[in-house]
Formats: sequence, C-alpha cells, structure tokens
Amino acid sequence: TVSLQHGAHRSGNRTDADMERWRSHRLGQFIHWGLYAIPGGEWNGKVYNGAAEWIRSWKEMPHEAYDNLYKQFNPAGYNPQQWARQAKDMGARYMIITTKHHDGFCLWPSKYSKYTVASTPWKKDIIGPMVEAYNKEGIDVVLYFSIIDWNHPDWRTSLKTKEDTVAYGRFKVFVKNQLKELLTKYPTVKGFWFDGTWDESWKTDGAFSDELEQYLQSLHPGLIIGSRLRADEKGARHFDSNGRLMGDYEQGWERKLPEKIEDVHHNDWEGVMTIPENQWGYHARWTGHIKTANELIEMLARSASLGGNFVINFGPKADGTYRAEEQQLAAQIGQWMKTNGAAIYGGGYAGLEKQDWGYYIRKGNTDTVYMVVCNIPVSGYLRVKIPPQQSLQSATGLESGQPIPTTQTGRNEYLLQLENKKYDAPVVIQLEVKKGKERGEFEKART
Ligand SMILES: C[C@@H]1N[C@@H](c2nc3ccccc3[nH]2)[C@H](O)[C@@H]1O
Repeated sequence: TVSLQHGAHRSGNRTDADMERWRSHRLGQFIHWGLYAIPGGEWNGKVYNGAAEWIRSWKEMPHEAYDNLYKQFNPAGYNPQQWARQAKDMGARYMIITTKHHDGFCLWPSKYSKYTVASTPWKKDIIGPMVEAYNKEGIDVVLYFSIIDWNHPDWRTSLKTKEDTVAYGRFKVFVKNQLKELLTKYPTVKGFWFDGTWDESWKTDGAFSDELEQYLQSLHPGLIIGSRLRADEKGARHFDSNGRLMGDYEQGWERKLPEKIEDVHHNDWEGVMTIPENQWGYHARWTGHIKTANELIEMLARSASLGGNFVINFGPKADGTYRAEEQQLAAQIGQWMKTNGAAIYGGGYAGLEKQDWGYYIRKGNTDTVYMVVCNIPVSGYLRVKIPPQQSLQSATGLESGQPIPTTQTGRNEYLLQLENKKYDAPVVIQLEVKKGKERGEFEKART
C-alpha cells in the first residue's frame, strides 16, 4: 500500500442511524430540473441527440442563447406538493434534486451568484418548498450539486497558468460557500450527491475535496456523501490508490448496475437510472428504448439483492409538470410496491446462490428471505438451494398469503411450484430460512 493523507479514512460500511436509514430506503427518485428543460433537447428546429441537460455544449446552441434562457424560467405548473405525492405513491423513500447542474444555474436564491431563480420571472426559491413538501410526505431529500460550473468565470477544467490557479482558488471558496449556504437554508437534507468531478482541476486537488467533505460533515453530522466527490492526492477517484472506497457508498453506477456481489465487494452503493437510454433533463423527443415498469422493478430487485439503492430519474418539463410516460411509470411502480414493498424496503444481500428465476433479498439480519421471481420458468418449478447447516422452514406467496407447494430434492435443495397462471409483473415469495440443523417441515424424515 502507499501512504495517503487524502485517501479513505474509514473502511467498512457506516453503521450509524443516518446510514442505516439511507440503506433501508432502497428506492429513490432523481429529479433533473433546470433551464435545459426550456429547449427540451431542441433548438432552432434542430434536435439535439445528446443528453438534454448538456444542450449548452451542442454546437447548434449558442452559449449566449442558453445563458439567457433564465429570462424565460417561469414554471406556472410547478406544484411541489403534487410532485411529493407522486413520489410517495411510487414508493420512493428519498429524492435527489439538482440544485445546480453543470450549467451553473441555481434553483435556490444563492447570495453567491446572480445566475439563480431570483433573477428569473419566477423569482421565488424552488428548492425550499420542494424539500418541505417531500419531507411532509416522509421522503428524505438529498441535494445534487455539480462541481463543474460552466457559468462561473473562475471555473476551470484544467489549471494551465498561474492565473488559472488563482481563479480556481476563488472558485473553490465559492463552492464551499454555496454548500454551506445549502445546509444552512435546508437543514433537513440528508446528503449531497456530487457530480462533475472528473476534470483535472478537481482531480489534482485531493486535499481540498477531502477537507471539503470533512467540513460538510462538521457542519451537518451524519450527512451522506458518495464516492464521486473525492480524489486522493494521486488523482484516484471513488477508490483511493490503495483500492479503498472513499465516501459513504459507491456512487459510480450511473445507467448501469452490478451483476454480482463481487462487483460491489459488499460495500454500500447506489445505482441511478434514466427511463430512456440517456436523458436526465427533459427532452421533448425520447428516442431508443424506454424502460417499462417491469424492467425498472427488476432493476430495483437486483439492486436490493446486491445491497444497493436504486434511483429512478424524472425530468420535469419547463412548466413544472411531468410528461405522461413518467406519470404512468411512477403509478405502475407504486402499484407493485404497495403489494411487494416489504421485499424491497430494508432488504439486502441474502447470501444464497443466485438462480435464473430472479433475485433473493434478505430482510435485514432476519431469517426472512424474499424471492423476486422475474423469469417465470416454463416448467413452473423454482429451484432453491439453501446453504449447508441451514434449512427451509416455509415458503409463502407474499401477495396470495398461500403456502407455495415445495418438495425437497436434495440435502439442501428444494423445488417450489408456481401456480400455473399468467404473471404480468414480478411475483414475490417469502421464505423463512433457519440457521442450525433443526428439521424444517419439508425435511423428509431421514431413515
Ligand atoms: C447524473 C448524471 N451525471 C451527468 C453526467 N455528465 C456526464 C458526462 C460524461 C459522462 C457521464 C456523465 N454524466 C448527467 O448530466 C446527469 O446529471
């Protein structure tokens, strides 16, 4: 190992109450909302093929045109209580909101910038009412904050000259001031979700990102900050130069998910997912594959089965309303969560051998293990293998409440028989798996 001043300061998962609460959420909602929703991926009759929130970087969008969009920001349909209700109905336990994306536009009236909602026809704070409405629904709020800030004159992607270094020094003070301001104005928030930390300018100052994280924790003990904030003094990100995770959870799973527990090394982690292939902010024309509720539910089950949280992204329109596809998906997912949420909330890695039919999720440290069956077998039989020294005590349909016909086919192997019917969503079975050798009801009496 190399000796590091600004690498990971802790190994192993946090076990404090704030982290336990975050870990038990399992399902979150991401909201990308800002000036980019005004063009919505189009400009001058042309369609931008990139991610809508990056339209300022498109050669067909003059910077001056983008930077004046704030004069049109006036979301008459913005109703944070409605947004929070919809998130509640979806079953989201926390929400991540873009306070400032790469364009530098602040959805709160920051006193450190002119480029905020205060300068728009809307004038009012967007973030405060949103935090209040979500908290009122019992949903925790995490603030997304981009370090990249295309609007700030002192931001640099790399430091080539002395002037760059002096300017970027001012920029880091600005960043620290804005983050303190956010914690002061919105003290109920549970964490920061940092983004835009891949530039040389940031990567080469591991000391600052380390001190910043410690500063924020001192202001707001228990704050949850993922691995995307920091770099160590050698420029390593997420994992320091000794391969140890920096931050409270692995925050690299963006539009992709781990396959097996080795991919996440039993760390806490979070996957963030777009509904279309790659649109975070509102884009008027979604192209490519739009994920269905069942696909998103399967991703959620996979995430919980590997001990991670799954966050589904929504991109509200410039007027503050949601597009129909997003409203429908939120309702469909919520429908499933109403019946099956017990298998997801507070769930984690079960330690059973993965089978083709889907995912095992263990409820905390109990004997209860849920099966989320996403691939219904033509045979109707679900194979379950229990670790040695453990035994299957019962198998019950979560929605039906009925026992699942089960036969033992080997020392620690069972076949569960699914009812022969059409399933139009993943089906959940609740297992009670006992440690120790007492015979389960399925153990055939050994002669
Ligand atoms: C959570 C997501 N992170 C931002 C982002 N920008 C990227 C540039 C290059 C590669 C990946 C990126 N993700 C996206 O704009 C969105 O906010």
